Amino acid sequence: MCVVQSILVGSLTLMAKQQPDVASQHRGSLWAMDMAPQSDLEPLTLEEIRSLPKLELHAHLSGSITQQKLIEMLERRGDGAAFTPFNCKADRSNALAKCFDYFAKVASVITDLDALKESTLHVLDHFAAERCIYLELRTSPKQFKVSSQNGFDGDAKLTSKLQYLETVRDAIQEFHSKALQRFGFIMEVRILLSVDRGKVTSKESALAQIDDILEMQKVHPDLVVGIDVCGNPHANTVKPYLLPALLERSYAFQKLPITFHTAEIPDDEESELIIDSMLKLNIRRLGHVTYLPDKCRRRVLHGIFADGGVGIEICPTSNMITKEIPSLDDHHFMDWWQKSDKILLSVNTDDVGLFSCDLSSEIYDLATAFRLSRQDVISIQRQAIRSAFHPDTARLSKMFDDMLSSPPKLLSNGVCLEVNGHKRQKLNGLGA
Ligand SMILES: CNc1ncnc2c1ncn2[C@@H]1O[C@H](COP(=O)(O)O)[C@@H](O)[C@H]1O
Repeated sequence: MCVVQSILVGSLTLMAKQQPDVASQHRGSLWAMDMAPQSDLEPLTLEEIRSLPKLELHAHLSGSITQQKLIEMLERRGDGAAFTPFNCKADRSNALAKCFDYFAKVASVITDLDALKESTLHVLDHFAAERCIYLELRTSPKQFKVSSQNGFDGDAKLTSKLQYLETVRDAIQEFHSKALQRFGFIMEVRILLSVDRGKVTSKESALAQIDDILEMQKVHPDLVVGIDVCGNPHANTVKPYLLPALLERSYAFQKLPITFHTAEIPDDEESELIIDSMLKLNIRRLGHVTYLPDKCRRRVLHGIFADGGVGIEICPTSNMITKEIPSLDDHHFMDWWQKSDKILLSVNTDDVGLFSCDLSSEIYDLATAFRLSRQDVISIQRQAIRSAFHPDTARLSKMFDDMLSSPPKLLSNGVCLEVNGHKRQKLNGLGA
């Protein structure tokens, strides 16, 4: 840096520090502001964030189907069933109960493998249009009734969980066949199979879910890169059934890491048990950690694994709504941000359809609330790469750097016209 530049950066930094409103608002990134180039001092716009390459590590397939898509699919079915769109942010009472009502509604629309494929393609398009370079999509495999139109009586015939996974794989392959032409890059996609705590009723039923997943992973080891533990946090099944069942299969997780929805509601005992089990179960990431007790947080900040950090999956809107806090200013992000080099943060959507959000808007809202700079946002994406379960994170890193150094061409209204020299076609309502 030349003398003039360093004087300029130095005086800008000093000015910012002398103005209490700027300095105090810039809670998240004083360090970054000191180190940042001049342009980094400007607040990031939503379109700048849209144009950055990003990763999504915490997205549930069913919850990521937009409300508009559900309405479209229902209308096409034409059996009179309707769906009234809603905005979670408008009324936050009984938030968690409403979330799980939404998943039930989605399940009433996605009732066969064709609908699953169509909705998966829709979700993949959505994330690619967000310039997401790596999507780690999670879902709990389901079985669908086979209708009589398909040549069966419709009695007890069900599709298999493996068919569910393979339909998702088919959608990914179809998406990939046109991704370069449509988006200018090929979004990498891997699957986490979810254990649903809400469906566990005994240790045996927990083992049944786990064993199904392990079987499917054996068939598709390149596609399924980890396990997610999710579901209604009010289902009190983790301590009595799920953890004992997971511990019984702990050998399997050394090569198949776990991410665990943790402390979505206040439950200190459960949180402690999960943290206690992290090493044994190879729980490499924690989802939400909204109500994680300080004692547990200190242990995680101190470090759990000798060979890497713990991924903390932040989902800003989801966390704000489920915690019923009025704004992101009170989000627990600052409990983690720049507090320890053992923490690998990621910013995610959780459920795009349910929370009416997208990846860029989640990062933008967080960046605005905590005055994060461009470098801060990029640093979080690099942490996400390091916590991804993808087998080749070096490849993701290279892809990220390549896309960072060749930003997409934007029209004056922020619409992305061209990526890496490839023209993009318009997608419904996504402006891409
Ligand atoms: C609000 N935060 C959350 N907390 C806990 N579990 C959640 C969740 N959001 C989604 N899920 C889990 O994901 C399933 C839907 O996707 P799939 O049908 O598996 O693709 C839900 O049924 C729930 O078990």
